[in-house]
Amino acid sequence: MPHSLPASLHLDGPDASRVEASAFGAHLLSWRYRGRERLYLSPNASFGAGKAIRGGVPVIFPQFGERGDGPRHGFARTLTWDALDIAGSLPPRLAFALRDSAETRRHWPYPFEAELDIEPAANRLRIALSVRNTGQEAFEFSAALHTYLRVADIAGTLVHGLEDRDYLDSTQGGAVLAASDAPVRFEGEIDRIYADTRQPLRVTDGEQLLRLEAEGFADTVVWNPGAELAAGLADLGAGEHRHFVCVEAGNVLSPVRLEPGAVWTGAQILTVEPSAGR
Ligand SMILES: O=P(O)(O)OC[C@H]1O[C@H](O)[C@H](O)[C@@H](O)[C@@H]1O
Repeated sequence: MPHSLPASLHLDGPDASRVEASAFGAHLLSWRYRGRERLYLSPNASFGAGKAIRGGVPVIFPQFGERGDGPRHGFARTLTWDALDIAGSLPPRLAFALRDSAETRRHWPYPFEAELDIEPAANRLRIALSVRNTGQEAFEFSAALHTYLRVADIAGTLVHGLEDRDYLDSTQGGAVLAASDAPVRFEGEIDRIYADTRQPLRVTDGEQLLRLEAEGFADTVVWNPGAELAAGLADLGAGEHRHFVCVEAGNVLSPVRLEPGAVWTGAQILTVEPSAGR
């Protein structure tokens, strides 16, 4: 990992699979399968107070984007979580926990416990976020796994499975646009929220076929900044937009409501399809 990133933990799995994650943000930085990197991490990524890592899988909680009064995309991605000592657990996983603190309560007044579990199993990776309400009153939150998928070239990348869905176009102030009847393709900036997308999605780039499934997350966000925006982001840089697409599993449009003592879990499952697996 570059020096500008925090120390990471790793876990090796079958078929030359390996995950690396940092306690800063409970941030998954790398997923390799057959020795090949499947996630995108910006070469210009950095981290620090209030500064999230660009790439990998940022954990978005308890608000998405600017849809709330707290820090953009929530505080979870810029706080240091506890790495849980679960050596020997089955299935093998990396796990991190975050509890409310003076810092979180400054932005969001509720007591909670969150856990992020990262379970690599060769060509399959499950990332699960759980939130428990440890307080005396119900609360609402949004959450997402902001997954940066590495692609051969964004120009040849397609996202399949959203063809029949209307979407909110965040590049047009959240205007609702009609289903396109075609896979999502990337010419310039794409920033869309699709509601209620439970079927598996597929991402193709001419080299790899990746299946994406979600549990507990109703929405899908698809984002690529395009050339102009990427060049203007200090932690991305000119041309970097070509190497990734974000396909995010989230509860963005309808927050999750959690009663005292209740637990919610949302997961994203990534599978390199064997037929195309490289
Ligand atoms: O730059 P960030 O705060 O990490 O946000 C990166 C992106 O996240 C999501 O995908 C949003 O839909 C985009 O509007 C946003 O630009």
